[in-house]
Amino acid sequence: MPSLEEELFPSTPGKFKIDRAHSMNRQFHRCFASTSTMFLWALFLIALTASYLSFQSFVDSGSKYFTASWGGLQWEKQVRVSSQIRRSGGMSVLVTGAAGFVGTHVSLALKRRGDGVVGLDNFNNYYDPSLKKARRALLDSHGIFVVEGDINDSRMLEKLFDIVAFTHVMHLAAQAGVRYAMENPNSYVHSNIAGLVSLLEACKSANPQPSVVWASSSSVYGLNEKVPFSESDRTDQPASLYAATKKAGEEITHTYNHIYGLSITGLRFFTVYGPWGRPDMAYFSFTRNILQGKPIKIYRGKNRVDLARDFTYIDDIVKGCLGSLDTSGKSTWSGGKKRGAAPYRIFNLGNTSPVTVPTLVSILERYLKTKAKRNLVDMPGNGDVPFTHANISLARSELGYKPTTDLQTGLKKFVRNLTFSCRLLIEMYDRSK
Ligand SMILES: O=C(O)[C@H]1O[C@H](OP(=O)(O)OP(=O)(O)OC[C@H]2O[C@@H](n3ccc(=O)[nH]c3=O)[C@H](O)[C@@H]2O)[C@H](O)[C@@H](O)[C@H]1O
Repeated sequence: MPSLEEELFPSTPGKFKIDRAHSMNRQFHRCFASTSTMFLWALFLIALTASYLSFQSFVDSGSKYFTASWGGLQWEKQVRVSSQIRRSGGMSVLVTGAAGFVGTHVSLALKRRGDGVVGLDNFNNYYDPSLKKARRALLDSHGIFVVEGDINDSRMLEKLFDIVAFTHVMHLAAQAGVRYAMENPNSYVHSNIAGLVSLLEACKSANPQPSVVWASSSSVYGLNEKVPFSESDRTDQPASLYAATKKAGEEITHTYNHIYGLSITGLRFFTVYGPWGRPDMAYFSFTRNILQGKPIKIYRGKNRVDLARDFTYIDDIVKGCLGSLDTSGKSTWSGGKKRGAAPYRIFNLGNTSPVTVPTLVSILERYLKTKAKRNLVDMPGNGDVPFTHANISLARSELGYKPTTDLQTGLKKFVRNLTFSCRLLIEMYDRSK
């Protein structure tokens, strides 16, 4: 007798015999088979419905997934207090990525001049979260509350906008790093695309709508050879997924500006460095290795040409960010309608004087009083570009942006700061590895 499985799924049509003796049997089997089939289908449908319902409830409770560390009266009070404006004509700013390198500096600068600041950060582990927690402690000591949450958590964002009528959003939360995109591409889509859309949705629905200033990147110039890079240059040849997500961000923000009248300013940062910086960046990881007597890899371009970057000091970037917030203009949506065009701007924030990577290493050697163990290797095909160089005339005329710190001075400040806080942070970073 064929098994039920064989009856239901005969391997060949020839397996069915047409003799009468088996015909009743077969009818029974058919009937049983069809009942079984129905039963199996019913089971399948029940399972499908159950999975759909549980998926729906997962989606609905999407924010519950993130809720562990937000909500409650005490939390709301901290948000309110932190957002209070203490100067006339001041602004109330939601800073995403506040425990990040640029986010920390911008938050401090805003608070210092009397603006209200609420930070938001998901404290992910792209690099040692203890560095982010140390930055949060610094912000906390200046009266800045940092909400622990993800920009993809739309309920949390909605709640924040319910509590505070933010005038501005400084959006710095992102998955940074050019080369890491080959290791973890989805993290770029999660933060730089999905997270950006989630944030813009919250901004567009907020009443009043805030003005948005956000971090794009010099990497959008990709493989361009014309220097210096100007905002009007083509940006359709990204060399990394990181760059592609930042470029996508520029297009996405444009649609929110066009449809909903959100005031948008995108800032193309050029290799920002300085105290409290990111340990994954070359100047920081080189410093760590030099101090530990470990070799450093210095990438070289085609024909052994040195790579060069328009390294930009953090204090200059902060001035550019504040200048952008101050000049951002208003969003125009009210009463369910866009009331006229809102500003849509893009600026380069660079230093206008590229320096080669070997020169960066020489400067570090001088300040660290230690020779680096240089290991020159060909640039791996991992998304890097050979050089960057910003034309900043637009930012100069529109924002009053005028970088004043050259790489020598900036690295001196970075190294000096090491003796205070970063040495400790480097140790923490090493311990976590
Ligand atoms: O402007 C940006 O939009 C980006 O700036 C930054 O990217 P990059 O300019 O690539 O900075 P960074 O990693 O410090 O490498 C500097 C140089 O050292 C070379 N480099 C790097 C590592 C190494 O081991 N060896 C080496 O030679 C390397 O080839 C490069 O030539 C931000 O990280 C990024 O998030 C984004 O904001």
